[in-house]
Amino acid sequence: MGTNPQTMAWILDEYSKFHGYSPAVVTGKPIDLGGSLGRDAATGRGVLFATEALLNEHGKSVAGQRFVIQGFGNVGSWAAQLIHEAGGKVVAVSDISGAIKDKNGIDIPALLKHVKEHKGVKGFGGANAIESSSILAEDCDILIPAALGGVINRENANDIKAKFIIEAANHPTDPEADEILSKKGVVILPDIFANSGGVTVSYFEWVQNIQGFMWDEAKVNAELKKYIQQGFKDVKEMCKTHNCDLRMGAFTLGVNRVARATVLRGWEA
Ligand SMILES: NC(=O)C1=CN([C@@H]2O[C@H](COP(=O)(O)OP(=O)(O)OC[C@H]3O[C@@H](n4cnc5c(N)ncnc54)[C@H](OP(=O)(O)O)[C@@H]3O)[C@@H](O)[C@H]2O)C=CC1
Ligand SMILES: O=C(O)CCC(=O)C(=O)O
Repeated sequence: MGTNPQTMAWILDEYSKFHGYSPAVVTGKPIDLGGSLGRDAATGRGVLFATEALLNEHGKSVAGQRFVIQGFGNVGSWAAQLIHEAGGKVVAVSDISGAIKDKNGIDIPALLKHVKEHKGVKGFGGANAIESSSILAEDCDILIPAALGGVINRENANDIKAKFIIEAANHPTDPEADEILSKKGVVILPDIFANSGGVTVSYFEWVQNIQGFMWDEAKVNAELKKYIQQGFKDVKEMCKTHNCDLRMGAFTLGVNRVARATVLRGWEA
């Protein structure tokens, strides 16, 4: 959060001063310095693919669902754009400047233009201003926290109206809120899976750097889709085996993989 490809270029430059030109040492770089096509949109695109996988499981699709998104930076703005293109209705968004709402669906391309010009969602003419503090409790089908950690807690968990929460930010829901929401029947797609599109395409960037070969954007996006769809199936399988929720399923899957590799190498388990 609060960084961009320029920041990563400086990290690459500093490291390379001491160790020679080493593009694979950091990811999220500008394309001209060995960045990957599609990395900019990857976390938001992964959020879309992960949301599609979850909704399919519930006999629904993104089209026609009402979304609320907290945060309109790299992740939130790409998620909003791709959800809008997929036919989803983004009914409220917020950033540090304020929060806006239109129950008929915000015109996201127009909002992106406004944000570019005004550095924030505040003052956008195509929607009504609302209190930033009310964003998580806005009426919607799907809530996407895409800003800070710890925003969903015991103070506000009971006010949440969404049926699904897609954790695009890192650790937006604290454990007490998790319990409250679970009792309310809210389905949470955990950060470790929901925002993994970013680190997945960072992995693709590293692969391209060590191969010395650049993929086209269609290949990046197709590989990302494959990983997210397979990841969702694997998490669901874990949930079935252990009769647990998606967060526990995702963690169990990850820990099991590391444990298996550790044992295979002959280390103490
Ligand atoms: N970028 C990535 O690839 C990945 C990001 N993440 C996580 O996603 C989240 C967002 O990251 P990213 O989009 O990259 O960060 P950015 O810095 O690009 O965007 C953050 C956004 O959150 C907004 N924001 C900050 N504070 C608040 C607040 N109190 N209420 C509402 N909005 C707020 C910012 O507003 P403003 O612009 O006005 O300051 C901005 O719109 C973080 O939790 C990050 O760890 C997870 C995986 C990958
Ligand atoms: O690109 C990466 O390696 C990780 C990005 C990420 O997870 C984050 O920004 O929180």
